[in-house]
Amino acid sequence: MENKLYLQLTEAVQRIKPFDEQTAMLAERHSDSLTKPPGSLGKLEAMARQLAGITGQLWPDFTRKAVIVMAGDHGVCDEGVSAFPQAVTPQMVMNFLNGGAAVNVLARQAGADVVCVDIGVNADLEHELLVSRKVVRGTANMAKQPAMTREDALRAIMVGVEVVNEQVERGFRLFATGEMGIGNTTASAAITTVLTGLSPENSVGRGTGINDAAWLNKVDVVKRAIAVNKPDSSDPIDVLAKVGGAEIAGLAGVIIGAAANGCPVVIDGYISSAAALVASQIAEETKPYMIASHLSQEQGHLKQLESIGLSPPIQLEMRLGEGTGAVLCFHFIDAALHLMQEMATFESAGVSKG
Ligand SMILES: Cc1cc2ncn([C@H]3O[C@H](COP(=O)(O)O)[C@@H](O)[C@H]3O)c2cc1C
Ligand SMILES: O=C(O)c1cccnc1
Repeated sequence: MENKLYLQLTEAVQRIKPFDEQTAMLAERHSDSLTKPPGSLGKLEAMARQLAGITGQLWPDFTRKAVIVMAGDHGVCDEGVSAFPQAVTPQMVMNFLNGGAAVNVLARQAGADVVCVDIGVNADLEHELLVSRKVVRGTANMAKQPAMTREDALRAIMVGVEVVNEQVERGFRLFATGEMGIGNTTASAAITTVLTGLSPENSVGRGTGINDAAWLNKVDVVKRAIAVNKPDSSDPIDVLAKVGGAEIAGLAGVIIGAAANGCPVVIDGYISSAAALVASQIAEETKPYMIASHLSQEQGHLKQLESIGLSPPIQLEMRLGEGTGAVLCFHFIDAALHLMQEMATFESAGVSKG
């Protein structure tokens, strides 16, 4: 089974096309012909260039866009790492499905769908809008044993790839990553420490808002999880299985799936960026398909993004997750494409070039 899953993952990675430098160059040239000093629209110009290189089109149509919210529980909550109880994970899933969470409000404003996936929640959930793809009923406590088996990690990655395939089939062409899982900033910190070399003191943040004593305990939990499981830093799937989570694995799959389908994927905050680190180390080819959104308040986020080579355009002092920062970035993507299509050129407007 593990071999079959690995083969499926390899097939998805092999579908990823190289970045189209030629179309990206055309976009850059067009951008330079518009009535503004070259480069003066900063990251909006870089975005338009990147979108052209990803899609092979100067003005790709992103009418249909979605944030994929992967939800899973974490056994490491037994160690007192979050300010909230685990029961909040299924409760928030119902909130997403009923349209009342922050990400729902922001997605409605941005004209995006919210696709909520139960990939590892420790509760039985039913709702007509829920995508039920449970791989585990919560992970095991990584401070004592591996969070998941390697097979479950691979299975969760493939759920992410398949969810994107299904949405592409329905006409969606632009994706954002989102998640829900009490305790998942602990797993994300452990992944970040192993994959970037950042110390737990610098990768562990306040998550849902823990106090100083709880933060010290969380640092210790991350150290113990790494000491007990000895994840192999050269094997991102081993890291995911031992100190990750089902929703983080699923999001790594969403990123690989988006790249395999030639679609850009906007990366949200700390947890999504842990998934992005994993995806980039499973398949470097995914990197050009990733668009950073905001810089989270969670310490360690900048290091994650820098390790991938991403630079976030937004800084709003947010620390929520769910995909909220990534969905806000949809507005910037819209803005970048409208500028490309609607601005006059120096020639058409009769403006003198410098
Ligand atoms: C009501 C509520 C809504 C949320 N939406 C996202 N998160 C965020 O907080 C959790 C991670 O923080 P920690 O590791 O400290 O548990 C994740 O579920 C994340 O998405 C939420 C947290 C709460 C409490
Ligand atoms: O940056 C994030 O994604 C984040 C930070 C704190 C809590 N939950 C999510």
